[in-house]
Amino acid sequence: MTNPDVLTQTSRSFTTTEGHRPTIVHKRSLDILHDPWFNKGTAFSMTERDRLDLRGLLPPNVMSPEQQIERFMADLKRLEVHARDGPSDPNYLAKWRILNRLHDRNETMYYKVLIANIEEYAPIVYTPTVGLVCQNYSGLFRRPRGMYFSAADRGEMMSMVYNWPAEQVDMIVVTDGSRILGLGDLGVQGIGIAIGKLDLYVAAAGINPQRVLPVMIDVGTNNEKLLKNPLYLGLQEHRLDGDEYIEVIDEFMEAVFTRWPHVIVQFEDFQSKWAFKLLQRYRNTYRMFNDDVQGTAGVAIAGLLGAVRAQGRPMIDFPKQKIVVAGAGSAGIGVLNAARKTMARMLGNNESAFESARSQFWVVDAQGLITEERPNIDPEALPFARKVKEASRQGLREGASLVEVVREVKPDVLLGLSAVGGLFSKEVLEALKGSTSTRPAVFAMSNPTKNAECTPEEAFSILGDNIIFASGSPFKDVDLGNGHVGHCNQGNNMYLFPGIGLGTLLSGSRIISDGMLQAAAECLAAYMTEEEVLQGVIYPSTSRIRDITKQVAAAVIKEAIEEDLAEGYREMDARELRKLNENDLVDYVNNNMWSPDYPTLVYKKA
Ligand SMILES: NC(=O)c1ccc[n+]([C@@H]2O[C@H](COP(=O)([O-])OP(=O)(O)OC[C@H]3O[C@@H](n4cnc5c(N)ncnc54)[C@H](O)[C@@H]3O)[C@@H](O)[C@H]2O)c1
Ligand SMILES: O=C(O)C[C@H](O)C(=O)O
Ligand SMILES: [Mg+2]
Repeated sequence: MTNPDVLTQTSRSFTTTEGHRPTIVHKRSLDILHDPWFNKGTAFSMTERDRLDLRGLLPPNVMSPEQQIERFMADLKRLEVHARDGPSDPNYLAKWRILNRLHDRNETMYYKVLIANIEEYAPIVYTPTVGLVCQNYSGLFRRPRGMYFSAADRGEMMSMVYNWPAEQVDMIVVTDGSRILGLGDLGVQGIGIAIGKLDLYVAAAGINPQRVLPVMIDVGTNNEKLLKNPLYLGLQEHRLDGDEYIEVIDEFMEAVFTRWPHVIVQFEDFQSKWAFKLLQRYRNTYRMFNDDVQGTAGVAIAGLLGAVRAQGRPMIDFPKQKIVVAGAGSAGIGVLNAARKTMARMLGNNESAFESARSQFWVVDAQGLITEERPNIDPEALPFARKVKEASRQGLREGASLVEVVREVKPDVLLGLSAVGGLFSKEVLEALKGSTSTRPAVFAMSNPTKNAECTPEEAFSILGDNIIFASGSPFKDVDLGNGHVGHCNQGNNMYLFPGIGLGTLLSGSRIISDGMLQAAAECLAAYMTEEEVLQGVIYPSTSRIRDITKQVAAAVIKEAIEEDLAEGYREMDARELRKLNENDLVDYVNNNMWSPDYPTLVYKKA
């Protein structure tokens, strides 16, 4: 990793206004070539080679950044000769390795490649391949990236946090590895998901890569295979629980906010049991959010509103939609709460609107339909438990199967966040044929690919081309054979979390309010044109992620200003922020996004 003393420089600038200033470095020669933050490889000009004692350490041909990328891509593309489709393809991991090695050598070039080819490489550095990477992390680990805090570090975290070389950190993504995508407890290997999320923070939100920090809190694992594997890199003991667990997370939060009071912490892939509790514990004191609960909720709301518009109906018809949700974990409950609130707002925003919105949802978990009869019902799911009488009037009962529920309810939307691949079986999809909607929607949102509740082929082939389809992991559009194409939307929280983080950073809001999250979701919903939604396109393509992120960030800042939460960022204080109109806000965001361009390097003694 990088030497701390080089990081005093700040001019690899976060604002483009400073973009042409040189970057001062306090190292030379091989030390520069081995530092991914400053290395330019063959792109060092001859004058820079002289200035930095690099002459003779590189082959003589000076390459342009474009030529560098061409050479790299030629190597990477060689893998495509035998490439098949699908995340289990060994080529996916091979591509990840090649990209990861580039990340280790030359960060600027890595992000240049990633941003220019985001549609192609997001599925490698992020979902679904990142799942495979986490599963194999103990074998894949070469150079460290990020920080590890373990149960064995109790009492030490406040000083440990100063081991990180960067003076300033804007974004932390932290996981405890307890529920990585739909793959369960992967222990310390879950660090891969924090790295993948932060890659999107850099690529989509233009957060400076020197200011991101992936964190793994290793409190043990309950994965028996990992506990027995002598090559496993994490603590080989069962997970801490109860107060002991909370104490570790508390200590971590205190440490990082002491060193970097303005940092934003994104909680990622914590098992539901802790996801809600930690969110409630920290959200009013720290700048933090839970991506699986809150990011997913916003993305789902945007998609659900898109599905209403795709029926040729106005968004305010949303409260009439009947929605069956399979999965009542952190993601499912997050979506249910947000959807209910959105409906209630549209119905008048009062107590009775909130109450009546609840009857639009049917929730099915591993034990079937949740009703008030469920013994030991999870308090988070309780508000969505169907009343027993009401259920029996519909021919349903506690524990009714998903297929029974779909058959009886005839929903407009079937949404899966169950982590069970194939849950939307032929029988379930056949039952959805009875939907009373003119255009039923299927959201198979579980990740990675093999955990999707169904594939788009299965949905379109059974339900016909008139449906709306979205999945959490990317799938290709389906050729329906009649000249029509079944569009596969990617309903993934990647369309929101980068903008939520960037908007929070640039507003200087002390917390992340429900209003800011709602503004982000509404911005994503409004991003799609009427023409697009009528064609079944309810989410943008990944190639537009940098643009959508900019808009989302501007919407988040606007809401923070309106709620009087914005305290400003750098020279843009709260008063200046308030003077900006909507266009100015987008420009402000744009001007503060980092781009992967090599700065001129100048050596100075430390
Ligand atoms: N697309 C996205 O942006 C996105 C965001 C967050 C989570 N996810 C995915 O959602 C999935 C769930 O995440 P989570 O944090 O809520 O997990 P979780 O483990 O907390 O919850 C899973 C839920 O599914 C239920 N379930 C299990 N088997 C079922 C079955 N046969 N029928 C119906 N329900 C069943 C469980 O009872 C539980 O309520 C994961 O695969 C994750 O990758 C996707
Ligand atoms: O990581 C993703 O792709 C989405 C989501 O955060 C998940 O946990 O599945
Ligand atoms: Mg997640």
